[in-house]
Amino acid sequence: MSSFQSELNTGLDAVRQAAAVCRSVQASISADSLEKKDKSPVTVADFASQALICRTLQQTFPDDPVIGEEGAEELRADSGATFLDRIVQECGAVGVASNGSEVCDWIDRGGLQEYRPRFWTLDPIDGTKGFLRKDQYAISLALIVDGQIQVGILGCPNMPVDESNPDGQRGLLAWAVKGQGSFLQALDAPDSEPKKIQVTETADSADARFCESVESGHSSHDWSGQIAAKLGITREPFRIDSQCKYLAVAKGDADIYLRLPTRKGYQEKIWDHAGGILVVEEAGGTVTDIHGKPPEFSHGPTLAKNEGMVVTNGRFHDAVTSAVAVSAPVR
Ligand SMILES: Nc1ncnc2c1ncn2[C@@H]1O[C@H](COP(=O)(O)O)[C@@H](OP(=O)(O)O)[C@H]1O
Ligand SMILES: [Mg+2]
Ligand SMILES: [Mg+2]
Ligand SMILES: [Mg+2]
Repeated sequence: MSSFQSELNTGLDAVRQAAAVCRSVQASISADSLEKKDKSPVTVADFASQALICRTLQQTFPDDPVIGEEGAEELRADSGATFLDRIVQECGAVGVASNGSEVCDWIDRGGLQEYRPRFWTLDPIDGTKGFLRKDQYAISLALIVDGQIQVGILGCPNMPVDESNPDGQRGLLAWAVKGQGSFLQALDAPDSEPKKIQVTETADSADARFCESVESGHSSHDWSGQIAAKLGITREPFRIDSQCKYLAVAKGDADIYLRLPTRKGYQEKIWDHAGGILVVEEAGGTVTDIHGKPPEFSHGPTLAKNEGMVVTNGRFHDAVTSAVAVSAPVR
């Protein structure tokens, strides 16, 4: 078997199962979320997705630690009991019978806090705000070995299968193994032939279409407007939640993804990037932080040595990071 095939196949199965849970919860959602300590929302689906993926990883790779976004502390408290019951129910609905303490243990398998030579990183729902709006979100899973992303997987349950038919079938699954290219498949067609994906060939940055977060609190829209002006970009930004932005660049729906810090000191989380980065790089694109530095996955849960992120099709990356630098607001 070629390298990391078993990790890839296990990861793909885990992400497909998590996607089923997310879809089931999203179909029934009624503005139902808890507020985390940092004031961000978390839903039954975030927890169920992390539980199911950590469970599968534990079965196949019992020695691999996981740095996941969520933790079960609040669910273990009495006040979390009703929420926990619903997570158990949702896991049952996709065929995984369990109880509350088992579910909490699976979630807390994602609790690694420091660097290890081999670990997984998981964002069980990236773009929870998009998920709550019934918009785009992603399930992002990556394997990191010696600081290098070796496997990256993005489940995007709401992305149109055919971008020219946004009201048609939805759900994409993208993945990459380092050195082996990036591939795409309809989420609901696991036996279909995977399609190799490539970034665009747009050579002039003025012709570029860039994507950015819907949430101006996550990435500065003012700053990206300045950068677009510097680069001569006239097309409207493509605003879309989650690591679906990485997929948009990898499959050629956009040429650039900008993630621009809204305040000094925010450290990007590794799970918000790892899966997406490899999918873009293996599709031929380039990813650095806003200073042109490669992202460093050897400092635990955050990209402590990086700031923001710049993703391009690789044709004009330096021009974009230069435009980012010259238009940087005083922070
Ligand atoms: N001030 C901030 N700057 C950058 N990213 C932030 C942020 N506050 C929250 N985020 C991250 O933005 C992610 C969503 O990205 P996007 O806006 O591109 O959809 C969130 O992931 P979760 O939704 O997994 O919590 C969260 O980790
Ligand atoms: Mg979150
Ligand atoms: Mg996230
Ligand atoms: Mg998340």
